Amino acid sequence: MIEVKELQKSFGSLEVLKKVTFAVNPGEAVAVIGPSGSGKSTMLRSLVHLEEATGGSIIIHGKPLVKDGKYASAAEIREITSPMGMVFQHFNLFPHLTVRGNLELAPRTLKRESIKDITAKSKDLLSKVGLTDKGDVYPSMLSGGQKQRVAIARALMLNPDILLFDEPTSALDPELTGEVLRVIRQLAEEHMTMIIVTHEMNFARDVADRVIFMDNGEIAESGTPEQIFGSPQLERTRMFLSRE
Ligand SMILES: Nc1ncnc2c1ncn2[C@@H]1O[C@H](COP(=O)(O)OP(=O)(O)OP(=O)(O)O)[C@@H](O)[C@H]1O
Repeated sequence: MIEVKELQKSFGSLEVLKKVTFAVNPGEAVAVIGPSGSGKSTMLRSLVHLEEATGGSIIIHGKPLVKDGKYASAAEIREITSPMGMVFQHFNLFPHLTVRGNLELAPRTLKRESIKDITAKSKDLLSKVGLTDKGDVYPSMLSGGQKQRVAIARALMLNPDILLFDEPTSALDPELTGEVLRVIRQLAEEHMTMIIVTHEMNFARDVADRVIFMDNGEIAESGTPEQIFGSPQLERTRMFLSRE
């Protein structure tokens, strides 16, 4: 479903991704962990073309977004990235729109569904993330945890079959992370395909089918949570975890 081959990214002389290769299968929840600056966000952002790779390939549902460093056309990029939804650390909600307005903006603009269906779906998704009564309020009236749940509902409005999370709880006070992680856990139970960049080690251990440990622009280790968190052989991961 997602194949990343020898992905490279440099910012000037800084090599941030050094031939990163991995694949994500349908229904898998993959947690990406690793030290600050190891390239996790850059890798994730490359998948939806928020960063442009300097080499390698990204294939989504069999279609190359970039192949051996050569990008598809702008129209193809839009189509290839369209099955993916992204949730950001800082929510990125539109402050001038109500919660419902945030959810409905993209589907109303795309006009793929009727207004009636869009309205019904935003209601359903607000209920799914436990915010039934917040449709008419503005983001500034919400807590960080509520904002992030709105952001998740918004990402789901376009029926993505892959969800990407870039440190979804890093901007939250510790007491608000649980409500967001619960929603992501539920999506994992529903077998949504997800890549979750996170510093929440317990969450990665409990929810992910597979854990990728990035270090210094490379995939240093990758395996089941048991292998990554329980194996004494994985020296680099163990050193990282002991510092966390
Ligand atoms: N737009 C940019 N221009 C220059 N350097 C950048 C840019 N974006 C990221 N970097 C650098 O690339 C490296 C990897 O950053 P990235 O955000 O991918 O790491 P990360 O593993 O997600 O870190 P964190 O856990 O702190 O978010 C860092 O050294 C960062 O400073």
